Amino acid sequence: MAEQAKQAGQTKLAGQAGPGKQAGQAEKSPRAGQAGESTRAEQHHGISRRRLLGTAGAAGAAGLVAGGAAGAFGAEAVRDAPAALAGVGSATLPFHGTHQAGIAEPAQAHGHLVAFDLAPGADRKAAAALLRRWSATAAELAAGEAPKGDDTGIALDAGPSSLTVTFGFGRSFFDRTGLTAKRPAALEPLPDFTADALDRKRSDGDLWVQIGADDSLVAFHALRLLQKQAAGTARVRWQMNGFNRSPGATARPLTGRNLMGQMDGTNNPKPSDPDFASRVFVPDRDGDWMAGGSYAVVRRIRMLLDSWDHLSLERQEKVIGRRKSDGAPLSGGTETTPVDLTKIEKDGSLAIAGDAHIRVAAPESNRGAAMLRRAFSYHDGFLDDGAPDAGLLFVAWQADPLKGFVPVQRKLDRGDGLSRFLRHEASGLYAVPGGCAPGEYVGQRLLEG
Ligand SMILES: C=CC1=C(C)c2cc3[nH]c(cc4nc(cc5[nH]c(cc1n2)c(C)c5CCC(=O)O)C(CCC(=O)O)=C4C)c(C)c3C=C
Ligand SMILES: [Fe+2]
Repeated sequence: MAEQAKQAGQTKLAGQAGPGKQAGQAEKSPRAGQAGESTRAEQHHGISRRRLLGTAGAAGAAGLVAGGAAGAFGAEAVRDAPAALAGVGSATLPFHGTHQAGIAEPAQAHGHLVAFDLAPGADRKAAAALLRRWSATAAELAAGEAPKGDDTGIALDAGPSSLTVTFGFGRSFFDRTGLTAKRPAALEPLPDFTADALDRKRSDGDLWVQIGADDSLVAFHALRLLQKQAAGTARVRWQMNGFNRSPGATARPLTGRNLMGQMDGTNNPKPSDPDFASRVFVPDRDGDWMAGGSYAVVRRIRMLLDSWDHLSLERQEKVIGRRKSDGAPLSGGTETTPVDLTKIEKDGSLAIAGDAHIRVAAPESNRGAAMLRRAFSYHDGFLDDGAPDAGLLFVAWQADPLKGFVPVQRKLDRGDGLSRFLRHEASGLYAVPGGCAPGEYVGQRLLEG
């Protein structure tokens, strides 16, 4: 009976989306509170988490009733019953706002990073039309609405699943569209680092899109629609696919782990920090078209996992400066205890080694330089020597890369114990404009200003 009720509930969920809508459209994201974006989501939808859970609970109860009804009256009765999605599918992060979505919210379980080059002859007007099409589609998908004319069916039955789509411009975009005079100084090419083994074909690009969702079909659907809409104007230059832990996979919300097994993201700037906005977002100065925007540094960093896995747990923890089990700093306390870089052990050694990753990367070691890291793991199979082609799609967000990624990576390049286990294989730097209001499109101030 329990199994029957579960199946009936699923049928009901599948049948819930009305015409022009995908399932579970209007609920707020359960992720939003984690990243301080709850106000954004709540203002937009005015729906509380309690309501979300209440709806899901009611759906469960309705499923039980419907299960009984299916036995008595057949499948039609089940299909017509009102339905609601479970939390993950129904979670919505609004596309419109001061900042683009996909920066301050926690990274989703599935991610696509994709760069496009403009087609020969595609000018500023064509680029503006593309950004207008893309923004409209991203807004519809993020709200759980099916874009007109989309007959792919890829994400039918699923809710928006915290979908975010974030758009950025590479340095080359400005020359190709006659906008060189508007190119921000912050888009100067990144310096060369000794750990770089960059594949130029998988680096840079005129346009960059980051897609994240907690459902893989929802994420792919967005990717496919944007790629189809680019036809004639822009071609995919490179694409990378990543993942994180699925929401609900752990007994309570925890910091995610990377493929080396470490908790990764603990000491990120938090949206509740007083200096979060000034570190991550470009200030509104003199009508700058980048106001409210951010700069994304994207690095495909392969992990030399075979070498890493040979290290003892103690050595691995020393390389990072934190305990693997719970992310606590080796200077003591729990995961969230502030790191004490000055602590000396009884034997006279530093509790956090001189070349420990968290010492070398810390703002205290880099004149306050900080960035928001929002990464996805990747695994693209195994290389000829049997080693995993796996690592981190590192995405760092900052108001100015010269006060974020660049000084920190310079320092890591010289003295980080972790760098022996990493290869930077691809790189990009993108100007990601602020968000837009309904009826507008991302980048409008640049393209029409
Ligand atoms: C240039 C910036 C950074 C790169 C590149 C980078 C790569 C990288 N990092 C890890 C794993 C961890 N990093 C951690 C902390 C941390 N990393 C950076 C910067 C870069 N990391 C910063 C600024 C910090 C925070 C330092 C601090 O203030 O304490 C941690 C510890 C947990 C955490 O705070 O997130 C881990 C683990 C990998 C595996 C990696 C490349 C693949
Ligand atoms: Fe790091």
